[in-house]
Amino acid sequence: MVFPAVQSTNISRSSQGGHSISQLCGSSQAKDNMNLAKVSQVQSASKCLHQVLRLATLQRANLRSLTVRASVAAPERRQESVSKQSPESLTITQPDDWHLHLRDGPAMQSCVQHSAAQFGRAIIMPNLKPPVVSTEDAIQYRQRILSALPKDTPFQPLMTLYLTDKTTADEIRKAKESGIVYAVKLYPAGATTNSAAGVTSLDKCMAALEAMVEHGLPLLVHGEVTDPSVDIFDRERLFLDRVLAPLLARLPDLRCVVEHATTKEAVEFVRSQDATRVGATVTPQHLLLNRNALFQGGVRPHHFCLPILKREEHREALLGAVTSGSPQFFLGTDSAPHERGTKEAPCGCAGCFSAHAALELYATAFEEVGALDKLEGFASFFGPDFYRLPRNSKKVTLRRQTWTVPDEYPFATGTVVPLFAGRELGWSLQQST
Ligand SMILES: NC(=O)N[C@@H](CC(=O)O)C(=O)O
Repeated sequence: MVFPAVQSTNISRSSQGGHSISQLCGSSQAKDNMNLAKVSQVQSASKCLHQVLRLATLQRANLRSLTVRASVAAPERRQESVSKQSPESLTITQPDDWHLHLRDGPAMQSCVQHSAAQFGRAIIMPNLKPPVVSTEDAIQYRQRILSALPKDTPFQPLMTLYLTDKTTADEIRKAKESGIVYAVKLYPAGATTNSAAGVTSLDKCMAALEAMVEHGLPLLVHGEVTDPSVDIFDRERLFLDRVLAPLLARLPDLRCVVEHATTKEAVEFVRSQDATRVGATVTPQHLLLNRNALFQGGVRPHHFCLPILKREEHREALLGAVTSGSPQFFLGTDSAPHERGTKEAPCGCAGCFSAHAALELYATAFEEVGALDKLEGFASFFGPDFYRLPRNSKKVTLRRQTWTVPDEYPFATGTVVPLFAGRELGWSLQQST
């Protein structure tokens, strides 16, 4: 299996503006009408959404997708029903972030505290320049992360190795024995930010992959083909068929995470696999935004990430998956900060920074479909269960409190523009004292 390089994407300067989620996710009139018809059928049958939700507990599988569609098609009604049934605060077991880019040096020093304030642990992505290819690199990087935090901060970085054509079985053994490396990341060469040193052919990695099976280290997959002739919106779907399915068939005991799943095909693919073997992380941006958000009134470079935002039907499938209670879907922000000027540029970098408000953003998405009760499993239980680690014991509380996301945060010698910059969020994470 070979991964040819992807062409670069041009991104122009644009300003951030305030738009509601429903504006950014607008669906077609025909679809709205169809969905409104469904809503009215539901309402006449059960009189109010409260009754629908009670019914949904009995017939959850069938009614879940209907509830999601209703919420997208009728935002006003959604607001009304959500506020009736939503709590003022939500206390859950402390979550972890199973997909995080922390960068290095001054950039890392300016962003790591955002994640440490939200999460107990995080899987740290290895796509530095140069990448984290050896156990020794991972040990040193982990030390730099811990040194950037105030002493006794309980945040635990869980390190990963960057798979290359040259990764040896012996390096995998060392990684496992180190006790600080929890997974190995596959970047097809050229697929995304700092992936130039990634894998050009899985055939070259078989010894390392077999060693991962032997030592029980999962493979974390950036699942996009890199063939520049493939439409950017199809790259994840084709990767699953052409690369991941054959790999899983070739190595039946390899465990793997489809990172930042973005499509209904990815949801179906993950669901079709053994739940203890294949999981998926889902980002806040893919739950809250569809591809219209890339072009809302002009090009929006701060909504550009890879895999790219998809159509509304895919966002709905992701919302359905994360609120289904399935242990295969767990929290991974893919928070990927880039200095403002490198995104607002003729060829802007891919990556959304979400660590500043990760839980608040996820709570917003779950509340949109009346599924706040499903947040704790997704955010705090299913990730550690998949990685066979203990769940956290500490609790955190989200309060219903409106705040405005700052336009930017300090980042290295410049600034980073956070997801939802300048917009209001209705939930606020209480800092523990
Ligand atoms: N998600 C992104 O768009 N960018 C990530 C890399 C990645 O995970 O693809 C980054 O490191 O900037």
